[in-house]
This record gives sequence, structure tokens and C-alpha cells, in this order.
Amino acid sequence: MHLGIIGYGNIAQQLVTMLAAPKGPCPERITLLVRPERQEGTAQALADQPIAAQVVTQAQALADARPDLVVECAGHAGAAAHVPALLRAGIDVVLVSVGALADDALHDRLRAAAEAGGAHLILPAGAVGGIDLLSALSGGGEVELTYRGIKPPAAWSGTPAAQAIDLDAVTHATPIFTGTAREAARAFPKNANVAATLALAGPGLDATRVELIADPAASGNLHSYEVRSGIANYTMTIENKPSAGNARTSLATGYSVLREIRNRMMPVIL
Ligand SMILES: NC(=O)C1=CN([C@@H]2O[C@H](COP(=O)(O)OP(=O)(O)OC[C@H]3O[C@@H](n4cnc5c(N)ncnc54)[C@H](O)[C@@H]3O)[C@@H](O)[C@H]2O)C=CC1
Ligand SMILES: O=C([O-])CC(=O)C(=O)O
Repeated sequence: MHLGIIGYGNIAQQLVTMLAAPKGPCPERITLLVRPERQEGTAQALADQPIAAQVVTQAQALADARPDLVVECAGHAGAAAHVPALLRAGIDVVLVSVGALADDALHDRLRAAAEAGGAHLILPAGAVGGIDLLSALSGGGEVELTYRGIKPPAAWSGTPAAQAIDLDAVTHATPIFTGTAREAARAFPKNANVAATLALAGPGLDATRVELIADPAASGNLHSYEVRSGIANYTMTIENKPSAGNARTSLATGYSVLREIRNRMMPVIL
């Protein structure tokens, strides 16, 4: 496999480290798309690992390199800037920044680009689980979904919560947002991708109720949700450990993307 990666932050670095480890199948080649000011530093960082790697700064250059699969790990703005061109070029893309789809215009643009290029936009489960069952239940009729995301106060820094309350002074679990999944994904682009993923697999971005909480007692990122449908009801709680490079991103996210990549390299998909 020739793998493309957009962005070289926390998730992308975790991915390259995991892919380069001796265990499990590994791409023969990686092409990374980074911001121009990061090109040299990224090339230097990649020199010490065993997978052949090149670094580009334009979506067209990544498309011209013809990777078999691209994973986007660059946040909402990076996804909007680069993913349409890759889909239009017929290249499948795993979109980690799923909450970017809360922008209807971008969602339409990505769908049209995928159709025009005959490519697929793949939405990984990311930091949450049970997307398979939720999506299956949605195919069978009406589904009700409520989601609650709990993170330590520091994980909400730089978000609207930091303007509304003093995060350093939070002493107990404090709600910082209630609303729809679409509102959450747009207001918290680095923290509510999970809400968007669940909503898209479930009743939709405007029909999914979301509560976000800052809790000083939280040791990691907790995602819990409740599903009610005519076929099955279930509740799920996932206690995620934070990733080393970005505490607001759960460690499991990189593993979910690794699964998407390796599933495309294996004869059996699971
Ligand atoms: N689906 C899920 O469950 C989850 C999704 N996410 C999404 O993944 C994104 C990435 O997460 P991390 O790696 O932890 O964040 P990070 O902030 O460590 O890395 C993002 C990287 O993207 C780069 N970047 C930004 N704009 C770019 C552009 N236009 N072109 C190229 N590179 C660009 C940045 O320089 C940075 O290195 C988050 O912003 C969030 O939207 C995060 C956690 C869970
Ligand atoms: O990584 C997580 O726990 C979830 C997250 O940040 C998101 O949903 O954007």
C-alpha cells in the first residue's frame, strides 16, 4: 500500500509510529501533506523511521502521487481545504475530523466530489464504539440517541467553554454545553467529532441531543450514549485514555484509524 496522510500532528505521528513497528502489515510508502512551514521539519522527523516517506504541501501533489488510500488527520479546516480534491481524483479518504460534516455546504461538496471521482469518503469510528450497531439499527427505522461527553477541564481550553467559565476553578462535574450534535461539532471542532459520528450513524445531526461536561475527576475522555429503537436498546460507556501528544484526543482514535488502514491491506476485513 501507498498511504497518504494529511497533517502530521498527534494522530498522524501515532499512526506512523504504529505502522512502522515490526508487528502487523505496513505500507510500502507514505506521502504526507503538511503546511508549507512544516515541510522541512516533518521530512527530518520521518528520516528516522523505516517506511519510505515523502512530504508535500499541496492537495494536488498528494493526488498526483496516487496513494491507494488517504487518511485525514488535520482538523476541520484541513479537511475542508484538501479532502475534496482527493476524492475528485478518485482517491478514497478516511475522514478523522468527522465533525467537519456539520457544515452542510462542505458535506455536499465532499459527497459530490466522491461521486464525481468514484471514490469513497470513509468515516471511522474514532474514539467511540458501537457505530456498526447504531448504523444498522438506523437502517431499520426510527432511532433515538442521546450522547454525553466528559473530559477534564483542561481539555476544554480554547473552546467556548473557556469564555463562559473559569476552567481552572471548576471543582465538580460542570455542564458546558447542551444542544444538538450539529451545534456541538461546530462549536467544539477538536472535541465533538464523536458526537457527529454517532449522529450521522444515528438519527442525524439535528436530532441527536448532546451534553458536554468538564469534570476535574475525569482521568480521561469519557463517551457515553443511549440508543432506543424498535429493534434494540443499548447504552455504551467508553473510558478513553488521553493520547500522549494531545490530551483532548483519545488514544483509541489512532488505533481506530490504524484499523481502517490495515483492513484495506488484509484479505479478511474485521
Ligand atoms: N473522530 C474522532 O473520534 C476524533 C477526531 N479528531 C479530529 O482529529 C483532528 C486531529 O487530531 P490530533 O492529531 O490530535 O490534532 P493535532 O492538533 O495534534 O494535529 C493536527 C495537525 O494538522 C495540521 N494541520 C492543520 N491544518 C492543516 C492543513 N490545512 N494542511 C495540513 N496540515 C494541517 C496541524 O499543523 C497539526 O499538526 C482533530 O482536530 C479532530 O478534529 C480528534 C479526536 C477524535
Ligand atoms: O478523542 C476524543 O475522545 C473525542 C474527541 O476529541 C472528539 O470527539 O473530537
